[in-house]
Amino acid sequence: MISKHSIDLPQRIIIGEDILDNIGEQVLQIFNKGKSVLILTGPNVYNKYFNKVKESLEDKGFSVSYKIAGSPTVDYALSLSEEVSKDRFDILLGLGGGRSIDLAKYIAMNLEKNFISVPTAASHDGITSPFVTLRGFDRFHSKPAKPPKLILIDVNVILSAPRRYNVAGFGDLIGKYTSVLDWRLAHKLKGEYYADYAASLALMSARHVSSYAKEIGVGSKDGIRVLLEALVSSGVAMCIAGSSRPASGSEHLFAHALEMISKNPPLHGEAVGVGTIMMSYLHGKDWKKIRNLLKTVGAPVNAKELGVSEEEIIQSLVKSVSIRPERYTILGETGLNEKAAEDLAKNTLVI
Ligand SMILES: NC(=O)C1=CN([C@@H]2O[C@H](COP(=O)(O)OP(=O)(O)OC[C@H]3O[C@@H](n4cnc5c(N)ncnc54)[C@H](OP(=O)(O)O)[C@@H]3O)[C@@H](O)[C@H]2O)C=CC1
Ligand SMILES: O=C(CO)COP(=O)(O)O
Ligand SMILES: [Zn+2]
Repeated sequence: MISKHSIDLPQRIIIGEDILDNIGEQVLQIFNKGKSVLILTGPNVYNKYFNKVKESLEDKGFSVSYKIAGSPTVDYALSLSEEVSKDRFDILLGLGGGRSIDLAKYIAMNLEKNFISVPTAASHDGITSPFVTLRGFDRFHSKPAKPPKLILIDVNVILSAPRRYNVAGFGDLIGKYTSVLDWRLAHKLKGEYYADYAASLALMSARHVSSYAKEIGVGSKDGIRVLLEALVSSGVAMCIAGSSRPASGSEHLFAHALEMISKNPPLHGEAVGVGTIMMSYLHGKDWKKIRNLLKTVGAPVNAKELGVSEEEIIQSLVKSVSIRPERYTILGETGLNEKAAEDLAKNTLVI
């Protein structure tokens, strides 16, 4: 018998130019006039885009308020959720990078509000995903949430974002080469549920951006469109799988650990990219190919380029296995000791 499995997908995804100028019109096609919208955004994005979004929404009869998002920790998400629960609003709109989108997604789920995702950088695949990644005291939590009802992506906004953010999105996607290998391994060794379609979709997003690495690196319109479509598809793969398994394996465990350990953490996708080099090596795959792809787009490939110390890389590798113990990966049950971690980082030219 096939077990019951429900798949929640976004209702509408629009990728186009000048979406932000007409955001009120796009929202009106899905939601009634008169609704109130709470925008969750970061300080940089607020300065660049908030007024434009507010005016366009107000023009179409929506009322608008906003909050500036803090760090994506479990404690902060809970306290922000509690704080805004006293406000009157119908729709939560996450405007910005992965942090603002995740926090908006979390609160929308908690308070049973509608959620709209408006990314301003192609830096991560949480744009579409039905999960929120929150940092706990000594581990990470992937909390189930609802995927956004509406996703609005303005290609011109993404093109004008600092190049580093879009390059990080490439790193998040290249991670699917190892996350899918980890998932297959967990299926074979631990009998974990494995969905070939979702895995293939995630893998396809990595392959697709790999063949457009040069275009993504120079930030051409074609390259950025491919990158965005792949990020959306990877999020859909998570919707279909009902977990972040197709999109997050050992490379993500390393990235999450580095984010916790480092004094000056790199972007999520940058850390995932370097994690993918090292985990490909452990899987016996062509790690040099991953490294070359990252170099082609101009993404960091070593500790120096990530802006972290060699010791932080080693300690993050050692810590990786404890970040999410229930998720079996190439790191096995006990992970790497310091000597093995150092050898791995040296052998793959990360340190
Ligand atoms: N739920 C999921 O499935 C997933 C969640 N994630 C999560 O997403 C987060 C990482 O997202 P990421 O985007 O890398 O990091 P952030 O959200 O921290 O954004 C990085 C920086 O980019 C800035 N920024 C974004 N857009 C623009 C723009 N157009 N112009 C100028 N600056 C801009 C932000 O500004 P500002 O300070 O204004 O925000 C911020 O300073 C992590 O918390 C990660 O765990 C990642 C993948 C999947
Ligand atoms: O970052 C993600 C996928 O790219 C989400 O995965 P996590 O489950 O590791 O938070
Ligand atoms: Zn990721």
